[in-house]
Amino acid sequence: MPTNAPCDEPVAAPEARPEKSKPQWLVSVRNLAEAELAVRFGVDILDLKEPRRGPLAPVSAEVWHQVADLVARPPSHRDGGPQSSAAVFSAAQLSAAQLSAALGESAQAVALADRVPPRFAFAKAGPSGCESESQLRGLWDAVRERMPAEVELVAVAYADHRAAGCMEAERIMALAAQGGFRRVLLDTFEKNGCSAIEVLGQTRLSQLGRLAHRQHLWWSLAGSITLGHVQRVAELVPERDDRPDCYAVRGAVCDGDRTGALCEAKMRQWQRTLR
Ligand SMILES: O=C[C@H](O)COP(=O)(O)O
Repeated sequence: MPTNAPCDEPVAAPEARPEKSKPQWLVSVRNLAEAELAVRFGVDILDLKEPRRGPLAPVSAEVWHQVADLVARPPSHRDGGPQSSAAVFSAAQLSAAQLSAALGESAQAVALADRVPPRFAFAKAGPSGCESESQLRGLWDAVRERMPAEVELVAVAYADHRAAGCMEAERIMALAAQGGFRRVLLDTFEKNGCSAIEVLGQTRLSQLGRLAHRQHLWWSLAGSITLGHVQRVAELVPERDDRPDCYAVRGAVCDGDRTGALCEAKMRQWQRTLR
């Protein structure tokens, strides 16, 4: 496991900011039925991803369009009404949910970028294989060039960066800030049950939160995050301003591991904590 590393990148001078508001909740879903279920529980961000194929594996463009259509035009506004028994939600819940597309890693992300529907708020490209700053900048530029202007690219950093063959999270975060990013996702490349918090350790997690805060980056914590982690956040990241702006989950809200189906009972527990 990596040892705690110092934050040696230059950071902008801290400025007074309003107190951090309630964290957002992102849930990764693989199809329209799961998207409908997640909306019913009031998630802030619907992240389209195929969990069986890796940390950021894309679903088909067809599913992207189905979910974009769901959010743009609620089932009650379409012929035939809701498509499933899970589709009992308000137009307000739908319009509040932002869409995010996982584009896969490096070259795959570049190849898919121009297919992301403009209705999506965010897209993420995995940095695996980008071992230098110029390689990562090249990836980001290539994806941004091809993606619809409406879609914001979110930088991704992996806690287990060696497994992904990419730079460590601190460098990616600093580079993202320099590159004009507004958002960073901290995740694990390997999905073996070891959380990003275990990989990084509490000290480094807090340092990353501090780095994000000072760079005015919204940051989302993912990587086998559990409800217990969220409930202990004050202990894990003592400074309120350095805590995650969003918790991003898949495995913790599924039956079995992250490849299983979304579990309503677990979604309800998370909803009670985060909503
Ligand atoms: O973007 C978030 C990930 O899908 C989180 O997945 P995980 O909770 O199974 O690590």
